[in-house]
Amino acid sequence: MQASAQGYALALENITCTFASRENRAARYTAVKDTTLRIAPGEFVSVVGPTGCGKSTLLNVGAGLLQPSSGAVTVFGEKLDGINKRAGYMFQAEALMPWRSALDNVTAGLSFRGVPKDEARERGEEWLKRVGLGGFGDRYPHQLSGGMRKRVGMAQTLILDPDIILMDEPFSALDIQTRQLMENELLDLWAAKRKAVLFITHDLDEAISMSDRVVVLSAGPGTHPIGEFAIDLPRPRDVAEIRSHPRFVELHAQIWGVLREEVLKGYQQQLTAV
Ligand SMILES: Nc1ncnc2c1ncn2[C@@H]1O[C@H](COP(=O)(O)OP(=O)(O)OP(=O)(O)O)[C@@H](O)[C@H]1O
Repeated sequence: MQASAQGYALALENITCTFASRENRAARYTAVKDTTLRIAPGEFVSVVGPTGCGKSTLLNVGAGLLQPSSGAVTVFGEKLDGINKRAGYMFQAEALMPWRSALDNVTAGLSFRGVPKDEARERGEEWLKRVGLGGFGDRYPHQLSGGMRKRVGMAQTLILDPDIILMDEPFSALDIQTRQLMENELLDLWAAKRKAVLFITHDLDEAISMSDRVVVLSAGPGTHPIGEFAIDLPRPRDVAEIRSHPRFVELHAQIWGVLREEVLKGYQQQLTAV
């Protein structure tokens, strides 16, 4: 392991991911190339980049769900081998089990870990309250709104108290108001526990308003970081209000200056791939 990876909650070191090309199975496609991404304990880092550039690929590598073609992953200084057990995930698609009530969804991970039923129930109810769903524990996912289901998903992830939280566009399916409420809730929960967060998003406003640091990825193939920005905005933040802060506007212009061309490249690639 590289000494430089020490002291980080999650360190992706010189990661390259090559896949069999979807168009021509004999050809190879290098989605991510020589990418290093490190997240300190308690740090909130967002990764932005054009569509299809390799954001989810990197997150999957950090989760231990995808083995990189080369490079190494360390978790609190230890080489990751298999699934990242110190991480909790929240993906764009919902991971709720439709046949389980909200409470049973929230406590699923605890039950899986052998936590006694009564204790799991008590902790589950506490978490439902924390995400504003006290009293909704017996509802099934189809009886909840999209925003409520996301809250259940967030409680389901956070109840396990992971040291690292990996989020892949968790709120992108929500309307803007619900989305901002959820972003603020996530920030409150994060501020209380200060876990390391790797947050993947398309949305630069979302990235800036929530993060300590924003990493910009290039368009593929061979995606790699092309810019990194410390977000020196005051906390606590309200994600809607912070957008009118002069420093937010400044940071947005700076980052967009780097991201814009890559987004155009990514868009062109999508058009030619159709
Ligand atoms: N298992 C796989 N096999 C072949 N190609 C893959 C595989 N997984 C990802 N890719 C390709 O790697 C590239 C990066 O994909 P990835 O899903 O990581 O991008 P992304 O930035 O998360 O995309 P989006 O912004 O659309 O969510 C894409 O071109 C994708 O088609």
